[in-house]
Amino acid sequence: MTDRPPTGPGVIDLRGATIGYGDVPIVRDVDLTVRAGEAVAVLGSNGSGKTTLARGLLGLATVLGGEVRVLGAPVGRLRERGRVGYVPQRHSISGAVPATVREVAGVGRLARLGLFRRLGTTDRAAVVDAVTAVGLADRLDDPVASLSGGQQRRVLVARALAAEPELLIMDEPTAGVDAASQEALAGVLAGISARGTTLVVVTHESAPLAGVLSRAVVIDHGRVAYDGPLAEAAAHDEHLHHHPPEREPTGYRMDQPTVTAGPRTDADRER
Ligand SMILES: Nc1ncnc2c1ncn2[C@@H]1O[C@H](COP(=O)(O)OP(=O)(O)OP(=O)(O)O)[C@@H](O)[C@H]1O
Repeated sequence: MTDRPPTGPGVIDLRGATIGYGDVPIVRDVDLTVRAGEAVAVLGSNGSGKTTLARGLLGLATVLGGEVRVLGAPVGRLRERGRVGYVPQRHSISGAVPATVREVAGVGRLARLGLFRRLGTTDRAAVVDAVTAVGLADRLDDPVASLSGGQQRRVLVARALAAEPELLIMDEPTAGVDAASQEALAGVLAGISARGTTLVVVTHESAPLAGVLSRAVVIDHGRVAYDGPLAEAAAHDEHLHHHPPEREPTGYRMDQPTVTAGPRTDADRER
């Protein structure tokens, strides 16, 4: 809270927001304002509701109560979809997609185009810039299926960046990515944050992005347990790991490291 700039438009505004699936509330009674240009980590134990909160901002989970506004519009009503970028929590792109890196990143750019959905010169340049930003310029025309899992994660980041979103929401962008790629990603995010893009990053491990993310929101059992400087969030987050998830969320890997886990194994590194 102390970290929050006093002025500026609210890019995200939650008022008494309850978000869930079907009629089951997961995130409860959340008040949260994120202003333009902020870089926010969403922390918390497994199953606390971090992903549900992120999905609620995207209209992918149900707002069961209160208000959720994104870029000034009630969630789901924003007309220009490309203004919000999303890197979902998953580790790779389906092997069944016979697309190149350029094509997958191009899909992200299409999100901001109108009815005719054709990439122009500026769009194609933005796609190349996005792929370059994630360090894969030399793989532009390679099939995504030929890339490692960590590289595929970076393609998903490029796909989001290609739309040049005002708000970028990322779910566990560093999970399963090797240290060098994490550093590269931190550099990419620092760059787009410096250009004014608002960042919301759901993560178990804020350390790799500690230089980029300044504010932390810790979720505990669906409620905001802490909101303040990231540097002071560790104590609040650490004890939360003692609460086991009620059940494993879809796509969650048993070997996924947490903030409190020891050094990663080779299996956790880029693949
Ligand atoms: N699609 C879904 N339908 C119903 N319940 C779900 C769904 N996705 C998640 N949940 C439940 O919502 C709760 C919170 O899950 P969520 O994925 O938001 O937590 P999280 O904090 O992101 O956890 P993790 O860090 O393990 O990914 C869990 O109890 C989970 O079982």
